[in-house]
Amino acid sequence: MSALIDRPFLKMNGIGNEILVVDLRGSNARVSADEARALARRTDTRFDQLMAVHDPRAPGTAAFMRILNADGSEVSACGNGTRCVAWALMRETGAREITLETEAGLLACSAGETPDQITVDMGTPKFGWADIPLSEPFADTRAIELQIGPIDAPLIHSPSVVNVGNPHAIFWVDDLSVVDLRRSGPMLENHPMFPERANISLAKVTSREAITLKVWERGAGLTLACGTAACAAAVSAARTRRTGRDVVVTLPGGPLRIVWREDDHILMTGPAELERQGRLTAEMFSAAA
Ligand SMILES: N[C@@H](CCC[C@H](N)C(=O)O)C(=O)O
Repeated sequence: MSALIDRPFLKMNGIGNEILVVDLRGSNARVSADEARALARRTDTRFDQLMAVHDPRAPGTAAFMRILNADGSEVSACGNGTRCVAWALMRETGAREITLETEAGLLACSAGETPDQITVDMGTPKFGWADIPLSEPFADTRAIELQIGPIDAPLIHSPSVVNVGNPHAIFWVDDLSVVDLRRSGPMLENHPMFPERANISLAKVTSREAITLKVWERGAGLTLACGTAACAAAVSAARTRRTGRDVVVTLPGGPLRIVWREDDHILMTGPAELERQGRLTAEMFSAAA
């Protein structure tokens, strides 16, 4: 029987990125890949990412979080999910600033001017090929050569690559519909250049302060929004002189403001929305292996 039964959950979203927050504080329960996949398949608990909230480990933090994609894979960063957890814990305690911990480190979160707006310090980007990681060395990751199939090759090429807690490849395009990510996303996500797979974005720069973005997420597929992809696109656009360091990134689900500060930290600001809450039941795991 699953140790998750009767644990409270919040069904939330961050500009349409579907997030399931499962509260495991006060217990030793851990979400397994099978349990995550079972919850992701159901309409009432469907998610792109599951944020498992555990008791704090580091002093001064509000909680430790594990992050699972809909395919059950565990990852170390999720921008939209972090805003959702921060929103939920701030609502609980009334705090306007909290620090969350993941395997990748500490994330400072602060409440914005309106109750639903949260800013997260997403840390610093890594541009070295081994840190992304890529399977071959590149001296310059602002644009890498990537062998892709004959249908896509004339349309997209030379992505910028970066790790913002997770690996991202950004293809710069004039038209976001030039490639159908539902068709090409799986091939690009699993390209041999990316030994840990990658999140794949099509990005269109519309001004020095604005980018529009479509994302095929590693482990989740096409989603309405991806916070780390917005950070990855913003730092890559600034690094390649396409924009300044303070931009609005508009995804199909809505906009996020991304500021890449001079001290190298990336600040992401956007909303978190609660859809419903409940408790996990035995029936929800009946499909788990
Ligand atoms: N939607 C997330 C990113 C979640 C993780 C990603 N799919 C990965 O596997 O790296 C976000 O808002 O950042």
